[in-house]
Amino acid sequence: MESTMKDLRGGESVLDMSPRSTVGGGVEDVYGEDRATEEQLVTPWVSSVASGYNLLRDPRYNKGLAFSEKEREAHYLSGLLPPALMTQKLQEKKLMNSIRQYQVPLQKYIALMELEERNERLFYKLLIDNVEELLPIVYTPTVGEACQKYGSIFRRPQGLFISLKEKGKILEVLKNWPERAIQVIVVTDGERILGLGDLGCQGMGIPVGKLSLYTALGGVRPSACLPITIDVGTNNEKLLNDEFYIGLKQKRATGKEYYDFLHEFMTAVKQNYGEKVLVQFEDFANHNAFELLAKYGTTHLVFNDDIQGTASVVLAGLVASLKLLGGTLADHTFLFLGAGEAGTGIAELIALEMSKQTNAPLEELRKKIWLVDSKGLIVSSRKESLQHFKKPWAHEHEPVNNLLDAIKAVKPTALIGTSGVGKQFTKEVVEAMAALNEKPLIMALSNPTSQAECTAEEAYKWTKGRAIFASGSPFDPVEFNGKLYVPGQANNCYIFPGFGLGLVMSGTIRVHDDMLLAASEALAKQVTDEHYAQGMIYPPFSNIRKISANIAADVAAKAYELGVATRLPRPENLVKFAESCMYTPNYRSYR
Ligand SMILES: NC(=O)C1=CN([C@@H]2O[C@H](COP(=O)(O)OP(=O)(O)OC[C@H]3O[C@@H](n4cnc5c(N)ncnc54)[C@H](OP(=O)(O)O)[C@@H]3O)[C@@H](O)[C@H]2O)C=CC1
Ligand SMILES: CC(=O)C(=O)O
Ligand SMILES: [Mg+2]
Repeated sequence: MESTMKDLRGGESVLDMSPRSTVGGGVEDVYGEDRATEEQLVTPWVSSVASGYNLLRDPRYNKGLAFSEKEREAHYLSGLLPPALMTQKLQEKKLMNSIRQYQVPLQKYIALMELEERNERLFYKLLIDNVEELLPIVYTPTVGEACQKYGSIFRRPQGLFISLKEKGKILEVLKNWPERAIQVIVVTDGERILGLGDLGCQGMGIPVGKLSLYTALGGVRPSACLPITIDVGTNNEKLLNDEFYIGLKQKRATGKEYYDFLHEFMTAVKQNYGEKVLVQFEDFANHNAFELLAKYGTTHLVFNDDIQGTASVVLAGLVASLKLLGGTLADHTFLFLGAGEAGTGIAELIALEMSKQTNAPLEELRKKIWLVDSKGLIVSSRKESLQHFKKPWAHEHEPVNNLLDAIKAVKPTALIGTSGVGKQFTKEVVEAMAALNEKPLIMALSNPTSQAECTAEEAYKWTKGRAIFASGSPFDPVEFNGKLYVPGQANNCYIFPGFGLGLVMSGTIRVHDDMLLAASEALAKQVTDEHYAQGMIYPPFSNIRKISANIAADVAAKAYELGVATRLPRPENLVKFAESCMYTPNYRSYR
């Protein structure tokens, strides 16, 4: 009976290893339906075997023309499909041909979302086999445009929308979701969607996109992933005045009302899914992000991708770049444009890693790192008025009010853009870096492409090919003076899928900074001499599942070492174990 339940839910159960409360027959009583008294309300969920027309309409099981003759016969599909038979490989070829015909990236995005709604395994097969081509569609930059236009491209709702209307009833809302064995939730409140600002409820494209990468890049099965958008209103006037806006038409709730609502959500999540569900905070504004992470970091398995995932991926790129630059991390000086979640998150992890390497105090090492915000260089005279997460970076220095002067004052070896504002690394700025450094390290991390601080071409051209460059959104390779330069994509999507897999496969209950360092190191190790020869400081995405398995293994190893992994005994070979846990989208045969 238990195996039938698993089959019906469509998942490989390898990751599903937590002890469960079961009643007669071993069927889970996750929602307490069997324990409920007559007065208690339960959700009347049913499981049934799909066949015939319904089978073709069920994205989890639909295979389209890949249903065999035998399956067509056995499952009442005769006549519902044209006679041709196609392999999954041929279906993939056909779909890639048709996607490539669209000129507009948003059309490709819509085509892929429609495929996901129609045939989930084929969607993931396409994504995994064509990751470098399709990542810019399901993820940055196109996902940003999709969020901006979400109202007009919205067909069928994806994920869970939890709005203030559901206050007091969030647990019930969670129970409306058809899957119970959830392992990863990505949640946003839509206030800082990439560098595009407050997109309210339309931010749903981000959790949906991130979770499709959890599956494609990290192998967490789709049924275990839950995208959630918390709708507490929006301060985006354009959306508030748009008759087609899909969210709550009110200003954002703040203060106690906001935090009480988020607390109800976090409590309901733990109550419904237990201790080991990973909650990834995504694209919250910084005035809430740091506080939520600090508040729930001690009681829940939470991870802030913008603060922690970004820090881990950038640290990996910096460690790898030392092979090209020489020296140790502590020999370098870092300057950030942007002192928010990404900027201060990265800065803190660099300082932590330097401190581990040198045994010097963190406070001393922070002095190697400088940040510029919208008011200029962060210096001690500004300390009183700074948000708490900027205060550790207020070093002794006279005020400097623009980036170019900050470069001249600080003389950085690495310049990192995390401002969310495009084109801030002007020709003068990049040339100033090139004047100071033989090989200036330049990272333009802001997303989507429109918000990148500079393009790859500008970085190579303005440094006469001397820059080591990486960006948050992808740029094509650039030919300069007859040489081909391959820019890296410093994006947290290198980290979070493998990081999350490592946590869930080991049953880890809390995230620790040492796990971020382990993930960083695992990623940096994947850069080979061949990559360095092309100026790359990240490995290519074509290898991402192997990279994710290695990250997962090292994160899990750290969790076991720290005593926060509950899946016992510890598997001996964690890389092999990670690989065995990963979802693969090949079709299954139906009896
Ligand atoms: N590549 C990747 O993997 C990731 C990229 N990002 C990208 O990084 C960007 C920032 O994200 P996040 O840190 O969360 O955002 P935040 O809002 O937390 O921080 C933005 C920071 O930039 C500063 N800033 C804004 N405008 C300027 C300006 N004109 N000059 C100097 N500083 C400025 C802000 O200053 P002030 O505090 O004074 O307002 C603030 O310190 C986004 O575009 C996001 O897409 C984020 C996460 C991951
Ligand atoms: C990549 C990412 O998480 C961001 O830009 O917000
Ligand atoms: Mg983000």
